[in-house]
Amino acid sequence: MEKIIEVRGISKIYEKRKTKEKIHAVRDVSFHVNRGEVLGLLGPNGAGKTSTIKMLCGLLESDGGSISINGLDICKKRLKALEHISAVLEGNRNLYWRLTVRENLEYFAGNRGYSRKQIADQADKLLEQFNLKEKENELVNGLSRGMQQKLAIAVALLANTDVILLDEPTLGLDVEVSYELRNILKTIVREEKRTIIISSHDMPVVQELCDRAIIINKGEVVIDDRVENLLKLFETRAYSIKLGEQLSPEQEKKLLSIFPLSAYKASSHETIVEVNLEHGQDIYELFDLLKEEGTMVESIDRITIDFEQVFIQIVKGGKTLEMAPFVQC
Ligand SMILES: Nc1ncnc2c1ncn2[C@@H]1O[C@H](COP(=O)(O)OP(=O)(O)OP(=O)(O)O)[C@@H](O)[C@H]1O
Repeated sequence: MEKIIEVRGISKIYEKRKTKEKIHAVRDVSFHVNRGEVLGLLGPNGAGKTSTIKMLCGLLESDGGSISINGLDICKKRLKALEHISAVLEGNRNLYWRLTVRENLEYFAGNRGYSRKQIADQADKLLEQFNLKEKENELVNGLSRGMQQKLAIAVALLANTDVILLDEPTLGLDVEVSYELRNILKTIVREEKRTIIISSHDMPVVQELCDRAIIINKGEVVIDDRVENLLKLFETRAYSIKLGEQLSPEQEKKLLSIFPLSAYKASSHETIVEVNLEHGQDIYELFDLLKEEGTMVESIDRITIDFEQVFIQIVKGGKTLEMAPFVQC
């Protein structure tokens, strides 16, 4: 696989102005991005994501290490290297606010040296793709935050660079627009095979769009793996079982002693037992236990985990998924 970005041992140290205290925001971070890959860059607040992203797109100089884009060292061949990356940074949308949506698209397409026909075609395609057709003649400064964000991403795509960097693309957008943008990006990823780096706190975005995730914590890379592998790593053998009646106190005691990580939710209308089977344990052991007293099982579901839970566990430094405590409500 061709490595389009190679980051080797970059660091960033800030110095507080008054106290001269040094803040090691990024420590010896290395990773690569393959051509055509969608990479998620994640981490809790203050982890060092923004500093890393700013170094990647040349807005910040690293204190040591190197970054190359398409084989070009960002320090030695700065302008040439940066030609291969376009970025939509959080809170900084590179748009002309007094031009309309279409005029912005046409202006940036024109910058690429397209013919008049190609410019119009490109603008039409992106207006369609980003669901902006109805707004094409509106000025950017009158658009909602979500519309501006969609246009900013459309403009970044127009640049046709090897790499697109999207910093928190859904931050501050309402649920509906965020969902729409996620679907638009999903189509682009599927159809155009672009290399995209997404920094995000929005875990459905990561789970649905990214091939690989790098999690940074306290300035260091703590995990770098395919999203599917991370989900598998934390896959549980957990089941949610709906019962026809409440458990007797003896069953409850027995259940807890055999399956220590169970949750038991009993209310007037339903009784649900959640168990996390340990190595070698079998779901049939549980059925036997219930059968002893003739307890009816109404349904059984495997509990699936999402990327949000994976992220929280990794940042907390855990290796297995924590289950809810045994509660009776
Ligand atoms: N210009 C600066 N001067 C001093 N410290 C800074 C500066 N910029 C960032 N920091 C500090 O460096 C650390 C990493 O910050 P950074 O913004 O890279 O993290 P982040 O992962 O992007 O966080 P968030 O998700 O909150 O944006 C933090 O402790 C932050 O306070």
